[in-house]
Amino acid sequence: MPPGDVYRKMVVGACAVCGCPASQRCGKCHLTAYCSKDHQKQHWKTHRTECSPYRKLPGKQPIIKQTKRFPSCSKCSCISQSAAAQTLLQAAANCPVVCQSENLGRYLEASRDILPGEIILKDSPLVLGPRQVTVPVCLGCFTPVNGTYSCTMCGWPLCGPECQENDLHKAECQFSRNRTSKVQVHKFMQVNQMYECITPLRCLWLKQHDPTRWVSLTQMEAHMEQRRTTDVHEVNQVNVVDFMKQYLKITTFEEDEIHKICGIIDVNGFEIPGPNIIGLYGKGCLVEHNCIPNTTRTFDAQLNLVIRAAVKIPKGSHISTSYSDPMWGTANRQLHLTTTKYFKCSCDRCFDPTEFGTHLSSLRCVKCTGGLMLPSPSPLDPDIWACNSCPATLSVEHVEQFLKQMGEKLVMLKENSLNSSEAFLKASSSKLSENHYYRSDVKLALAQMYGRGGSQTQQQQPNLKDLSKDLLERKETLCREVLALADLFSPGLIYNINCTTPTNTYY
Ligand SMILES: C[S@@+](CC[C@H](N)C(=O)[O-])C[C@H]1O[C@@H](n2cnc3c(N)ncnc32)[C@H](O)[C@@H]1O
Repeated sequence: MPPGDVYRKMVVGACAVCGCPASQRCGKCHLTAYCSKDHQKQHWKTHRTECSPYRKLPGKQPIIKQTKRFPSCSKCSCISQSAAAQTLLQAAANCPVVCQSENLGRYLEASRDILPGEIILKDSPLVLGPRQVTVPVCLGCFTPVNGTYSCTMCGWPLCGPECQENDLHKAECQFSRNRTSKVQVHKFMQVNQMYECITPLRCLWLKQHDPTRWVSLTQMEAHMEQRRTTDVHEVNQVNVVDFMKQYLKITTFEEDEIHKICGIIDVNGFEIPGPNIIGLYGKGCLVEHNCIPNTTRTFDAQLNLVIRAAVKIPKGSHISTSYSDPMWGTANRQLHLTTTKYFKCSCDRCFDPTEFGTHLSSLRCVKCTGGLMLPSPSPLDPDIWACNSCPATLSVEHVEQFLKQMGEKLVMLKENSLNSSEAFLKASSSKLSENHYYRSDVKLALAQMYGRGGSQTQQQQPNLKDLSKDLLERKETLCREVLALADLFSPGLIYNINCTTPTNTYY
């Protein structure tokens, strides 16, 4: 939780009757919101059925028949259809409270103690679209395409007639019909800038066709002012705004409106691993960032976002996820957050030069044995790097240059090369701390390579069952070292929920 933050709690929610901003809650469940007493009275007939389970919490749990159908939680719809009734009750009772502060904007707070593994929210996507930077993909199912089939209505490549009928493709299909000729895509199997307009178009589509979702979307943070002077704004101007106007002949939207949508996508979009999709989630977007998150997120087969408690979350704590890679060092995480999400993280980890004693970013001292060089006075704005056991110092520029060179060496490592990866670890051991993020990256790669089989530099590598005792022990050591860091920085388990096989879940 960021220090010095002044919590200005307010009820942020829509009235369950009219959808207007609500400032009162049901006195029994404290979850359903209302704009007035009249609307609360009016809603009681419906609400009494869903209110009673909460009323009995946290005291004795009501006995729930498995066959009873529970309405979904009116606050976050966090009910899993396949879970048993008891789980439904728990999920509904986990509803986080939406709060607001000057520093964080809107964020979620635990309304009661939440146990590891409990569902905090399950959210269906407002918009799904391809990532901004992508090779041409089917606009129905997101698999890469090669141009053998194009939509008969608009010309965008698809994988076949079935995907042409997919509702996901409707937005760009209709918007592209302003052209006198069909869209023509020529560049396949490489990044194609034409696709940068697709997800923004799918968002803008809601303005004309789904006002409720549009309101939800436009309430999201876009950081318009900070973006205005950035390179990304210039790129969006050319590849999205001008492309829509000049190529697709769309003149319905103001330039600023399109830029705002681009900002909303960048700041709030969840990258769904696997099919390379960006998803926007009305409730999921409210989860704030922390470099040691207390939740895990998964996407089910329908690409609903599922946020679960990774650790015990005490009542009143902020609910957090990581917008960055928790295995990166502080400087890299900060750079990523300031340039893509437009805020400086001030979590406990970011303030600690040792990153909780792991020394994930520390360098070996250039003067003494055993000393480690750390950013000083603070990792958030260092003036210098100083040794923790002798007076040696290094300038910030020197450290940046050195890390750049080490990063270049890392990139040059031959893919799948056990020998060159081990050689990097050996050579860097006198320069980087044992757990340095560069070394941890290589250790993770090595842990995966040992026992994977296949050929490397024309030599067949053993499978796990054929690994020698020495190499098996090496693999175990590497795994343990990486897992110790992962346990600290990305705690908890990844849950595979509501899915029969791991293959239909995207992490
Ligand atoms: C995905 S949005 C989260 C919801 C947003 N607070 C809102 O009101 O819509 C991400 C934005 O929230 C704010 N934010 C999230 N986590 C933060 C943190 N740890 N410190 C400061 N700001 C944060 C930043 O403005 C960030 O760009």
